[in-house]
This record gives sequence, C-alpha cells and structure tokens, in this order.
Amino acid sequence: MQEEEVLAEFRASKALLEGHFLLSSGRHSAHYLQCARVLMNPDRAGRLAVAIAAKLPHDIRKSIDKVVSPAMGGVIIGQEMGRALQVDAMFVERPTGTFELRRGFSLEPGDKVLMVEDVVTTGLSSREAIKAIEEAGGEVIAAASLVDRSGGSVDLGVPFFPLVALNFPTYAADELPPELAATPAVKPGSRAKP
Ligand SMILES: O=P(O)(O)OC[C@H]1O[C@H](OP(=O)(O)OP(=O)(O)O)[C@H](O)[C@@H]1O
Ligand SMILES: O=C(O)c1cc(=O)[nH]c(=O)[nH]1
Ligand SMILES: [Mg+2]
Repeated sequence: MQEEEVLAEFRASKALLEGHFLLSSGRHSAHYLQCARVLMNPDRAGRLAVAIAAKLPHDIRKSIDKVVSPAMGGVIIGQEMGRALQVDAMFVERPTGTFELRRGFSLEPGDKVLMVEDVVTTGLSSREAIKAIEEAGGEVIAAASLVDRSGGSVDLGVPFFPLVALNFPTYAADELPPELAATPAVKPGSRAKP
C-alpha cells in the first residue's frame, strides 16, 4: 500500500484532526491522528494490518510467535496483525501506571514478539511496552505501527516498521506558536501522566 493510499484511508474515516491537542507525551500539536476512527471499520482495519505485514522483512515475519500491543490504541490493530500473521495477539495495559500482561495472557520464555502500536510519536509508550514484554519473558524482534508521526526520528531499540511516516510538528507547553496558544488544548488520549 502506497503512502497516498494509507492517507486516503485516514481521510475517508475522518481520522486526521486539526486543532490544538495535548499528546500523551505532554507535547502539543495542531494535528491528531485518531487511529480508532480508521480502525472502526473492520475491513479497513484488516486491509491496513495486511499492508503492515507486507512491510516486514521475510526473516522477521516468519519468526514471529506472538503479537503484543499496548492498550488501548494498540488493541485493534494488534488483533488484526495477529490475524494477518496467523499468530496469537495479546495486549499489555497499565491500570496502575506501568504496562503489564493481565487477563491470563502470558508468554513462553523466548517467545519472539512483534510489538504493534497504532501511532508512535515520541516512542515512550512503545519503549515501555517493549520493556513489559521483555520482563514477561518475550524477545521483541521488531515493532510495527500504522503511523510513525516522528517522521522517522524515533529509536525503539528494535527494527521498526511503520506503515506510514508523517512529520507533524509538536511543541513543549512553553513554546506554543500563537495560533495554538490562543485556543485551549484537548487531550484525546488516555495516558494519565505524560
Ligand atoms: O509515542 P508516544 O509519545 O508514547 O505517543 C503515542 C501513544 O499515545 C497514544 O496512546 P495513549 O497514551 O493516548 O493511550 P491509549 O492508547 O490508551 O489511547 C497512542 O495510542 C500511542 O500509544
Ligand atoms: O502522541 C499522541 O498522543 C498521539 C498522537 C496522535 O496523532 N494520535 C494519537 O492517538 N496519539
Ligand atoms: Mg496508546
């Protein structure tokens, strides 16, 4: 799937929002990719997962034992990646602030894991999810996402395969451009603290 086709899926689902957004990292942005809207159509979600799977090098793709994704945003695309790769998909969640496997999910020691996110901005959530998977005994051999909005600058410590890389600027709270400073920020994500 070409970048233009991916963006067309985002536009068709009205997932590319403009305004003033407080991101999970605590940074601000005039753009927000509401991936849940792209994924609310199961056919579209499945197509996008197949397209992500096609980005994975053959040796990585054939080695994956499990998909693990960080809740909430990663759950649907993680499930669809499990379907595309024909492996089980699980998620980590953070009811106490730190990602962990719950709900009877577990990994066999040495399980080769693909960590799947919906969107990566600073990479903090991905790195925390990778740490939780490794603490649970998994070996994260690669990461994948629908969108890398760091424009390719993020380092997750493992090979990273986003379906599309976009570079929307983000700002610290004390460096907002006037058009953002003039409007209150909305926080669409669910992370409690940056
Ligand atoms: O690369 P980062 O700077 O960490 O930002 C990206 C993360 O932010 C969003 O999750 P959020 O924390 O809003 O929680 P959610 O998935 O529960 O909506 C998104 O789903 C990614 O997990
Ligand atoms: O960084 C984030 O919190 C973030 C950015 C974005 O565009 N979409 C999203 O779901 N989260
Ligand atoms: Mg998330």
